[in-house]
Amino acid sequence: MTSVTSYLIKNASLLGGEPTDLLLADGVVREVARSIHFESSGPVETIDATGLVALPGLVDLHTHLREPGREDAETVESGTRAAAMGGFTAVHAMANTEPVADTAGVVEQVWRLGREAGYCDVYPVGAVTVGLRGEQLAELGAMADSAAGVRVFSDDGRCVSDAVLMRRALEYVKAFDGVVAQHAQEPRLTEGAQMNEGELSGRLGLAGWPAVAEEAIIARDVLLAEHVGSRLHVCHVSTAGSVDIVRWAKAKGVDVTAEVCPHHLLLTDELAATYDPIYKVNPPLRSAADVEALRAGLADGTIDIVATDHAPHPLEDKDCEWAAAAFGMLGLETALSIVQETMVDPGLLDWAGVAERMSYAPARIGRVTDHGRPLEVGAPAHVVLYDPAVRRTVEPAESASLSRNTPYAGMELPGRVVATFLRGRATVLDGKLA
Ligand SMILES: NC(=O)N[C@@H](CC(=O)O)C(=O)O
Repeated sequence: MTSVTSYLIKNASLLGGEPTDLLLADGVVREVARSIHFESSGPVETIDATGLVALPGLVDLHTHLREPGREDAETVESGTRAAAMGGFTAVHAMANTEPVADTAGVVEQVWRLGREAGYCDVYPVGAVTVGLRGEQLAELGAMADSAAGVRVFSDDGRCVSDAVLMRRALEYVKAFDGVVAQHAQEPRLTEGAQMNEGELSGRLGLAGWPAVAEEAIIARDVLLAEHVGSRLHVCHVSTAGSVDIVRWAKAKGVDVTAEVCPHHLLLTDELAATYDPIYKVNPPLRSAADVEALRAGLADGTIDIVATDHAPHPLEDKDCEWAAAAFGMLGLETALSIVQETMVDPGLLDWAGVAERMSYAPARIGRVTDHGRPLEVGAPAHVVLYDPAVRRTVEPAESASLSRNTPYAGMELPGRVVATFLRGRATVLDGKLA
């Protein structure tokens, strides 16, 4: 263990505001003031954070860590290293592992691996149905009662398309204040689908994935959630119509929350014209009009959070022809930069808004009480220091992930995570893993 027990952060711009000093000691935020003079008997490291934005540790509600089963793509350790490099202090690990995280045993294994790695707190997501097969409910109660304390349930990668099963899951999770996070994809409408359905998919000869395949499930599910009085979360919203449906449901008082992924805030379906499967993702990249609606929905709070859908894949699953390639792209290490580029720099969101959408709200939805707290005295010392003024070129080889499937390779993006603290311990320092 390192002997440094305390960090004195000088002149950080707290949530983008006035220069502030923060003292992190014994795992908590000990003091927050314009100027802190600290005399310590123990070791203290002073960090000059002039020009850096201080944010609460980011919380991802949607990460694929691939362990157990696909340790060639990612492990809990490598994925949480990537998370720390992206400013995250907590991630929710999706259930589509091998074996599927559909029992107390598997979720406890993932939770324990997260603790052992120590880069980031890992909250396992439990599968809704056994084996993600959509036939029978998994042991939701046993996963909730396990050491992992699961509160988020999802068959992500697959849609819970059976309306009766979805209704039962929504009813069941109420007992422990859980939430069903739906991967909204009508399976029959997307058989063989490869990219956003439109004029371009026709021209490229790639099977189309209509917006209605997402929107029909969201519309059905908000009605089901209202009917049974339960909490619904919608994963990776990608279309303008989905934003409209969530807005309508919220206005009606339905207890629904929604997420958008960084790549859907920046990239469009035009990239499919390259036939490079690096741009193949589920749900697919959509039109520029959809991107605009997603940004507006995130700005006005219709979409509650940004979630990465970090989906690592080994080279052989991506470096092939489009139709044979796996869906998914890396996201943890670039999320904050993409949000700066698409939301903060254009003036759609300030840093307090980023803290809400990437820390407070995801923690609330996942019922995580130890993360997503304002940087006030007594709060757990989960902190990110971010430099919004620099620009960097994304180099896949530099990723902490075991995989390389970033769609931003060679792109210049704003900002850089300089430091991440988990319970007052540096996981990243000077932009490098500590
Ligand atoms: N989002 C993705 O494109 N991929 C996800 C699962 C999924 O298909 O949603 C994955 O696990 O790779």
